[in-house]
Amino acid sequence: APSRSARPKICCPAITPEGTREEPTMQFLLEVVEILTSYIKKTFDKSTKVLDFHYPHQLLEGIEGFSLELPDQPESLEQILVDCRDTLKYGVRTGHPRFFNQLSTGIDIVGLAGEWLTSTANTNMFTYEIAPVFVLMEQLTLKKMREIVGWPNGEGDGIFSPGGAISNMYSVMIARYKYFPEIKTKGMAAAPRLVLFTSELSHYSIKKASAALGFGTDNLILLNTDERFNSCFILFLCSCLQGYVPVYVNATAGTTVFGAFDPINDIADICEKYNMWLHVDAAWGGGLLMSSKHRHKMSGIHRANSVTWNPHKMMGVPLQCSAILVRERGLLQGCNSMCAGYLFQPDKHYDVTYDTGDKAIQCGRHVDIFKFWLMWKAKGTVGFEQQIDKCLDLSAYLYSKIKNREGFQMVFNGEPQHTNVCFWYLPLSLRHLPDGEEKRERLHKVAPKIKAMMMESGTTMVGYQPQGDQVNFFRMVISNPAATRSDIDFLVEEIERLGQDL
Ligand SMILES: Cc1ncc(COP(=O)(O)O)c(C=O)c1O
Ligand SMILES: NCCCC(=O)O
Repeated sequence: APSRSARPKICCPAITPEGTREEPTMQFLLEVVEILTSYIKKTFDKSTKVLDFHYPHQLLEGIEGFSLELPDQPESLEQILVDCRDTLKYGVRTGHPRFFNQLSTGIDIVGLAGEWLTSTANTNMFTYEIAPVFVLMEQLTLKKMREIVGWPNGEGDGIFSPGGAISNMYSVMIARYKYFPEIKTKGMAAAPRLVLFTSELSHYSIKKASAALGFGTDNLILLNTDERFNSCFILFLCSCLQGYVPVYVNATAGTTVFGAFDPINDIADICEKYNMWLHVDAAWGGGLLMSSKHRHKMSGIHRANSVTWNPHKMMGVPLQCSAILVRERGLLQGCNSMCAGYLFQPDKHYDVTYDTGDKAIQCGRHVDIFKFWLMWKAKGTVGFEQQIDKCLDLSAYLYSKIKNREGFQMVFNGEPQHTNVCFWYLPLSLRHLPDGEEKRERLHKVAPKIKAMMMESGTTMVGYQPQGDQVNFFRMVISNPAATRSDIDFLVEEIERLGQDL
């Protein structure tokens, strides 16, 4: 028998059909659960850092033996457990109450359990026959979401997609199919020059869709926004676009940077008058539909032909979870169906309309519904409302705290429409400079420097960006129900601490 050292290390023993062949398998899983539960506890412990930042070359070289290289021989279970610990150690705690860097933050424990179960079930959404429960959960949840949008009895269609960008792309695809179905078989040459509209501050995925779907970004008209960054259709551009055919308008409900809401009713009036498809990108704002206090910001959304809504943002569902809701049934299927015989046999023994795969642009489709459905069961509709109202209250607290604070300057005036609070921080050295190019250039460098120090210290994280002619400013967004006023206070004081000597 080969010497012990020559024998391949026992990697994770497979689970055999008759059950667990090796006790170590279950012990291994229990140890992984211990690693994950320990991580969760630390994430909610504010004395824990948000991140332990290292540069790419450091991680690639391997830190304290943590190698990212792929071995030819199997590693031991013990090493696999070490790799699990290190992977979390050198990552970013996006569930930390002081992680404000993205729109998706937090760890919802029930949602997490739902994701664990989803991976354990490891099935596919394309047919009812291998995902009967999940397919029905998706159908009922989409109907509930359509009811909340305001479509009578939740009528319509929809699907969960791999993110808001894909949900937005779906909207452009089905709008095109609605008006020019022959494009599916004959291509864009079968249609006149089609024109799309969106606001200059809408998410870049609308532009991406116009490129990917063959419209060309030149045929996506970016509309100006008013002082509150709401896109307003001052003059209806279509009448002056000779020879073009306007087919689609995107209205954004909660823009990514400013959290602004477009005037949906005004836009719907124009779409109805000129027979154009109205899509509402509520990827970020959709969660506010759950709130009786805030849903008015999307007044008119029921007039949309399609809506993107990302539960993985304001509702705190683990990534990914995005829905495209469509008012007219049949368009998704008509636009995407290819009737693949090995999946969508018409002679199955059950109602094949429960097979969702052929209306998707995907084939294999991850089960994104269960974690959301489970969270809804755990919270109730009222629980989501309370969670979202709490985040909006926190952003109002932040706005009131800094709007007149020495060294802070708001990017736009007035209460934030969403949880986005955008501001500049001016170190002492800049506060008395006259407005002009020098001040702009120096201010533009402040946020990146503070952010870098934040990441080096690991104490908190918040995003920054320029926008139009506005130099780099911080964008604070709140979507983590674990965040509190003390975390908001910490962030403000940390920015002052790190930036005071710049
Ligand atoms: C308004 C808006 N639409 C679409 C998206 C894209 O969503 P996802 O990241 O899920 O693709 C975002 C992401 O921030 C967004 O803010
Ligand atoms: N659409 C990706 C998420 C953007 C953000 O978190 O800022």
